[in-house]
Amino acid sequence: MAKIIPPSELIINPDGSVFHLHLTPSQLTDRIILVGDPARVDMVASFFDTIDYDVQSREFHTIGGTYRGKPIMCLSHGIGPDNIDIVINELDALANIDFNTREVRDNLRRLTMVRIGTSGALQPELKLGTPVIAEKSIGFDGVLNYYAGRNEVADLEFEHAFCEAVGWNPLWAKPYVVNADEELVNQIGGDDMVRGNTISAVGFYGPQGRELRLPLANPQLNRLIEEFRFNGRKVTNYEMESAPLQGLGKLMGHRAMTVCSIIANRMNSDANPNYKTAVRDLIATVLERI
Ligand SMILES: O=P(O)(O)O[C@H]1O[C@H](CO)[C@@H](O)[C@H]1O
Ligand SMILES: O=c1cc[nH]c(=O)[nH]1
Repeated sequence: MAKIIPPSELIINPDGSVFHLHLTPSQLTDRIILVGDPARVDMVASFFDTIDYDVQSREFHTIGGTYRGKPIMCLSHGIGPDNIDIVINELDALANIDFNTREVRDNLRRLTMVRIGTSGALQPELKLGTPVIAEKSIGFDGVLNYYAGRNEVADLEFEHAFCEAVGWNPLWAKPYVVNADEELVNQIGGDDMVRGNTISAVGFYGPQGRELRLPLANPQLNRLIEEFRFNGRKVTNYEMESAPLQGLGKLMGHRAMTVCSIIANRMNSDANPNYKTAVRDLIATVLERI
């Protein structure tokens, strides 16, 4: 007998929309731009030819419409990997669960999701404003560790080498390493973007090695991360969502990737608070290619 997903596990609002995102299945498009900042959704939608809907619920702001005649939507996930668990599960539910019968559909829909974010560089040569693709994403958040199949989508050798090299603290969640969708990276990535390896941190300050008033558990961590090399790869940057996006995307069969504009360089102690022009240029480029 087909599994029926109970109301406690998939909460559907009285208007037929999914619990947090407040979107209905008919509002979902196959191509999705994800951004952290709810106001960035308006910036993305300013490039659309037409706008069909504009929905706001908590930090989740979505505008759906068309770009160059094809359906597209842009959704904000807010800050943090825990929000990505909500966003990807609810987008997948809109795509692949029948909201009337509460059964998983026989024919699964494959979504294309590109996150356009901001990020802090961990290598001195990465200039402010550079777009960096997370070819591999290293999740410090632990979200993927709660799902069966985690090891099948993870780069276990990279994980092991990384934990050894930086002396991983057992009090922190075990890192997982997941590739972006390779075909999507080739479609979106050009010579104007750096192909990097991005950490999804579980916070902005201590978890990214920022010391304001509170001393850090391991003040050497960022230097060890900067020096780490594995099969010719180095860790390039910090942000907070790419790993659960790429990990859950892979487990569910969707295409997902992240590209971030560098707004701070942690190695040079440099930052650009006026980063929005660079982000706008990156949005225009991604929309051309998605
Ligand atoms: O600019 P966004 O997309 O929010 O991305 C980055 O900025 C936020 C922290 O300032 C985190 O969400 C991080 O991932
Ligand atoms: O340093 C940074 C900049 C933007 N977003 C982050 O998560 N870290």
